[in-house]
Amino acid sequence: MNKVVLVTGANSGIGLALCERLLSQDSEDLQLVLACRNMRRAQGACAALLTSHPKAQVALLQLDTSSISSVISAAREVKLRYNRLDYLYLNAGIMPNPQFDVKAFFKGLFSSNVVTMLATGAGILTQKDDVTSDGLQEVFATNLFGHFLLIRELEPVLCHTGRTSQLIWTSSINAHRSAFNLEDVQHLRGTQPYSSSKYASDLLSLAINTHYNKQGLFSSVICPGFVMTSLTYGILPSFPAFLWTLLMPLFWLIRMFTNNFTLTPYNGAEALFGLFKQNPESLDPQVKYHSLTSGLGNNYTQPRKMDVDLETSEVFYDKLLQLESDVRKKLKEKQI
Ligand SMILES: NC(=O)C1=CN([C@@H]2O[C@H](COP(=O)(O)OP(=O)(O)OC[C@H]3O[C@@H](n4cnc5c(N)ncnc54)[C@H](OP(=O)(O)O)[C@@H]3O)[C@@H](O)[C@H]2O)C=CC1
Ligand SMILES: CC(C)CCC[C@@H](C)[C@H]1CC[C@H]2C3=C(CC[C@]12C)[C@@]1(C)CCC(=O)[C@@H](C)[C@@H]1CC3
Repeated sequence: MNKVVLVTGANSGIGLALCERLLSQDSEDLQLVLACRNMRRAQGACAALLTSHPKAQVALLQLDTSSISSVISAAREVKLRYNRLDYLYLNAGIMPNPQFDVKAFFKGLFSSNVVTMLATGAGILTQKDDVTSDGLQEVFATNLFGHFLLIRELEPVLCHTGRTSQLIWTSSINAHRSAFNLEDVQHLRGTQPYSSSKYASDLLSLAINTHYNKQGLFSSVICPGFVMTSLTYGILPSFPAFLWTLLMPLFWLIRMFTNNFTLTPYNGAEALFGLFKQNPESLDPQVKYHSLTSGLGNNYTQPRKMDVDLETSEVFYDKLLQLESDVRKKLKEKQI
């Protein structure tokens, strides 16, 4: 049986680079599913992958992780098409309306925190969130809750006795405990919904391991490092793409001090690709796997302990289950 691998947000950036790397390693024994919200972009990505790997089995799946109904119909489609799902990459993500604090950035450049600031983006970025048509905060819904619901819906194909399946979250080094509040898990009140959603994925991954390992389902989180993609270009919208390219020599220089500057989607996908080859039972649930690139341009993956604890992850998990039951109830009422 061919292994089935589903990647959310697979039409660009790190998700697409991961697909390319997976097919380069093994283009014939995999069934790759590109789960994307925009079918035109998904078809473009699929065509590009098939050009370099003509024998590959690549399928498309319409999925908008910010929409409850889209997640439910996408999961239904997966269960109809496949009787197993070996790898689920939870990669789709947004950082909408970013506000870059230029003053804090230049202040930080001349402080002892400069390396941390450049590696994590801490203290220089905030975002303005929106509300989805389901009434959820958009960043929370897209980056976290839609993925949570997808996992719950896909339980029948993810959980099997005698076989393991892996969930791999694209989290971030920008995930900070200080941005997350158990009393406000959707981050209605703060200005760092992105950081909060990524911290939430770290907590959720831990809780999933607690609840699902016995059923053969394992979860891990990775950080791709700082990668030049449409997400990062969006941080300085008035800064044309070619100026980012002109900054590359500066970024290569910074890489000498912080290996988090992976910069290309290929490098950023290192940890995602590395986990594909690992036995999930050997992975530490409290660790984040970081894609790193050395000053000489060599890629490697480094495990680093996360700032998470079991108690908080359990409380958060219960809150997600409650929210899941609320949204399902609302959906039923809408359908009647
Ligand atoms: N770039 C970086 O430096 C870092 C990125 N990350 C994370 O990596 C992941 C990939 O981002 P990256 O490759 O950089 O950025 P891209 O913008 O290139 O990729 C994001 C992908 O997510 C998709 N997506 C966004 N919203 C939704 C949605 N509602 N439903 C389905 N798909 C959606 C996008 O689709 P579409 O084309 O339709 O917009 C796109 O395919 C994200 O989770 C991001 O947070 C983490 C740390 C650093
Ligand atoms: C124009 C200036 C000369 C250079 C500006 C650089 C900043 C825009 C970047 C420096 C560190 C970057 C960074 C991120 C975004 C862009 C920077 C702030 C992230 C926050 C992107 C998303 C993530 O998840 C983090 C891991 C990134 C950390 C570094």
